[in-house]
Amino acid sequence: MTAQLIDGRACARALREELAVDVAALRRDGVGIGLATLAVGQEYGAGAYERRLRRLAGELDVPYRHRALDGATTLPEVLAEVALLNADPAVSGILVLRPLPAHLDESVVFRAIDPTKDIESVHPENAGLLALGVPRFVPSTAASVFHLLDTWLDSVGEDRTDFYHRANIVVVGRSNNVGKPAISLGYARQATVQSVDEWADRTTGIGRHTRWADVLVVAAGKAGLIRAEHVSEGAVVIDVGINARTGPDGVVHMVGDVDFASVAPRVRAITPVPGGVGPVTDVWLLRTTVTAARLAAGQPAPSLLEVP
Ligand SMILES: NC(=O)C1=CN([C@@H]2O[C@H](COP(=O)(O)OP(=O)(O)OC[C@H]3O[C@@H](n4cnc5c(N)ncnc54)[C@H](OP(=O)(O)O)[C@@H]3O)[C@@H](O)[C@H]2O)C=CC1
Ligand SMILES: Nc1nc(=O)c2c([nH]1)NC[C@@H]1CN(c3ccc(C(=O)N[C@@H](CCC(=O)O)C(=O)O)cc3)C=[N+]21
Repeated sequence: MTAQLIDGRACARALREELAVDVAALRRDGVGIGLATLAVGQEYGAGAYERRLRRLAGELDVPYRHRALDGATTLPEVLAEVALLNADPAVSGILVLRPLPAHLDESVVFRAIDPTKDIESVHPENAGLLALGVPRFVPSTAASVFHLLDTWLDSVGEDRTDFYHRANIVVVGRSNNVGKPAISLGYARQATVQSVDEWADRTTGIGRHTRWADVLVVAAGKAGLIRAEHVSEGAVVIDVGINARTGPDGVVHMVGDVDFASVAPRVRAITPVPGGVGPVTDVWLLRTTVTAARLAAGQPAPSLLEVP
């Protein structure tokens, strides 16, 4: 079987055109918009993402500000920064980049974000709404995973509803910002969903779970975790992982969690890294920022759940 390549860049281009129309409509209606990101310390993936967001916001003329705090910043100092962003009427959406340094409890930081500006749904109120199937904002990475799947299903002429009702979706990784939201979006599509974490890998191995997948979503942050023996023939594989790997030339490359070379020949469709989920995520985040701006202005905003 030769896998179809699910092209995240093409998907992102189409979304971006819609986003430009939404941003123009906001401006026409006199609704202000602004995105703020906050990072503490330095991490490869977070840096890559921040640069993408900065560029996209610049291209769309959306006011953007990034606050890069030193890795030794204390919790009260971080909370003070969040409070400034909460209070700033020019900021519609706040993204706190992960990971935070170990001395900072991310749940305390997330709880401090104004829920109406919490575009990644990390505040308990928004995480709860998402878990209940009635999200205010849909976290961008999980949303991008399902947007890619939905778009691919349309492109091959599969009925979305029928496909999801029959599908076993296995999600590797269950972090609060990627794995768990992806599980919620799988439930929202009335699929059968299984969650695999590191303990399965350390005990029985993850293969007996992942081979069960019609759709395998991998978000563990471990380069090469998924190899040919972990997937069934004909599965659809979505690789969320972003890992830095230094090549023999000394240059740092980005690789996913899936060993693409061995997995691709077995499966029906697969996302590459780079060029898969990543390029969709930043467009989605800006899209959610538009929603936050509309809601802040007391206007109705479209549901971004996109359940077929
Ligand atoms: N493409 C994109 O747009 C984005 C990519 N990412 C990338 O996705 C990856 C995951 O991100 P994130 O969820 O934030 O990471 P976290 O480190 O917060 O969570 C990783 C999850 O994977 C699980 N895990 C780790 N190792 C294994 C293993 N060997 N077998 C099974 N499960 C395992 C962990 O299990 P346990 O709970 O037991 O510890 C945990 O639940 C990273 O590479 C990140 O850079 C993130 C956001 C956006
Ligand atoms: N709160 C939070 N939310 C996140 O979503 C989040 C985060 N923290 N911390 C870091 C990770 C990592 N991440 C990336 C997303 C897209 C690309 C991306 O688009 N990469 C391009 C390649 C870009 C290049 O080649 O330089 C691609 O995959 O094709 C990269 C990295 C989001 N993350």
